[in-house]
Amino acid sequence: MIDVEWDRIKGRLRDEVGDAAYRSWLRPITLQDAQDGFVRLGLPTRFMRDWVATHYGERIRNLWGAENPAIRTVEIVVGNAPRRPLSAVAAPTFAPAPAAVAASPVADTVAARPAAPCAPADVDELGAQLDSRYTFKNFVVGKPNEFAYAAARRVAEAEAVSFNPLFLYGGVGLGKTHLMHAIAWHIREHNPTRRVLYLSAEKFMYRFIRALRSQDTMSFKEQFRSVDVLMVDDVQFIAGKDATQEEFFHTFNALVDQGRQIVISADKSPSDLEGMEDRLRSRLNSGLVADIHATTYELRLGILHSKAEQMAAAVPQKVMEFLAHKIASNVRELEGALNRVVAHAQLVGRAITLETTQEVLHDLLKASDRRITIEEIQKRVAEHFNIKLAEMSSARRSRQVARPRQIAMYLAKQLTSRSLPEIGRKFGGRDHTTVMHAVKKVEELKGADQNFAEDVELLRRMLQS
Ligand SMILES: Nc1ncnc2c1ncn2[C@@H]1O[C@H](COP(=O)(O)OP(=O)(O)OP(=O)(O)O)[C@@H](O)[C@H]1O
Repeated sequence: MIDVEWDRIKGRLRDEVGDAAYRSWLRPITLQDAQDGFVRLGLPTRFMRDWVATHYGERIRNLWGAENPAIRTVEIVVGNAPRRPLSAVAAPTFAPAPAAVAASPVADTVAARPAAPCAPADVDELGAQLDSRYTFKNFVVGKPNEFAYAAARRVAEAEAVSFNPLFLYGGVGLGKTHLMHAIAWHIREHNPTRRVLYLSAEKFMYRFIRALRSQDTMSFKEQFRSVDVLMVDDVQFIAGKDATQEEFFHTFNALVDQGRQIVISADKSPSDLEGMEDRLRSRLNSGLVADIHATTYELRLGILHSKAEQMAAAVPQKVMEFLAHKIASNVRELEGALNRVVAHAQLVGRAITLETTQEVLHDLLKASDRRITIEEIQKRVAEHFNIKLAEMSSARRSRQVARPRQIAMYLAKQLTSRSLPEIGRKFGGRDHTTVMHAVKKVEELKGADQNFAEDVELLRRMLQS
């Protein structure tokens, strides 16, 4: 009975979030326990547990409540233990589940879109080809890009022009082009009669120069002014190019006057674009300006999951966590690193491991020769286990804090040249025998528990590189 309910809930979730997001985050959930109005769901890693709890927790709870009002509590834990036989969940002994809460404002990940929704022939000769992978579904949303994503979606979905222009900006490789293509795909798919023109500012300039050379600026103007949606990528390219800016300015005005939508991207905000005429800068500022911030660890991990899924590659969670920690510069590099690791594994016919990842990416990950400090180790371990840094020196002995503390002591012994008494002093003035005991304990556990060993190894590699 409870299994059937769970299957139905999974079906609903799949419909709601789409196939790819479902496969990435929700399919791995196991139903671990269900009794007395209580359901426990498990996920294989802490990261996945946190992600699912944050992004889908409320929805899952509501669906359980709707499916079986006896279920009052839904717990999401780390672990894959198979469910033990259940006692049937008693019917309405309990109060109904809490009322629906607004869904978390988050983002669905991913989806390997089987094929481009529009044939290349659809792409206007004037513009650039759209990449069929750059769709909203394949765009992973997190804090740093949720505003830009929401603005892009609004422009794509709106029947009437809502803000003009939409100006997207952010650092290199953070997804500006992806979002622009996604807008174009969406409009072409849902509103095929609207003429969408996407091109880079460089191409705009090139077309303009060609028109000047062939003394055919009239048809150039006509072509550009007849579109419904004009999207110009990397507008910083025309900085300092006065004639192109002038033409762009007039095109811009003509389109805005006719109520056509304009979307622009750049690496800086309009106010910070150097070499732009003031009047153009002011136009660029006059709509909605949305920036894409540098990625966070969680977003990078989400993106890695999505990309691995699209490549149908079996990339261990630990490798993804490692990459997400180490390659923080931009998404393009992160994607490149993942591609290299996957390609290498396929070529040599070996599974992907942390070791091979480090080998393959040694140039990217170039181990810095700085010295690792005990403070760094404590901080990284505390973060990893989600405990307060102060617990590293506290007197508390509960397993939840004692084990991470022991791991930190072990790593301090392995990765620094500090003596046992010195290490002990840094951990709340503990005796050197406590440190010895910790080192021994961690070695024992590493030998007995593969997961534990991998966790410690991951921490060591993160600290070292
Ligand atoms: N949030 C995201 N989800 C999925 N893929 C992403 C995301 N952000 C960036 N990417 C991917 O990273 C790569 C680089 O993104 P994109 O080309 O859109 O960056 P950009 O901001 O336009 O860079 P540039 O400043 O160099 O023009 C692309 O393959 C894109 O699909």
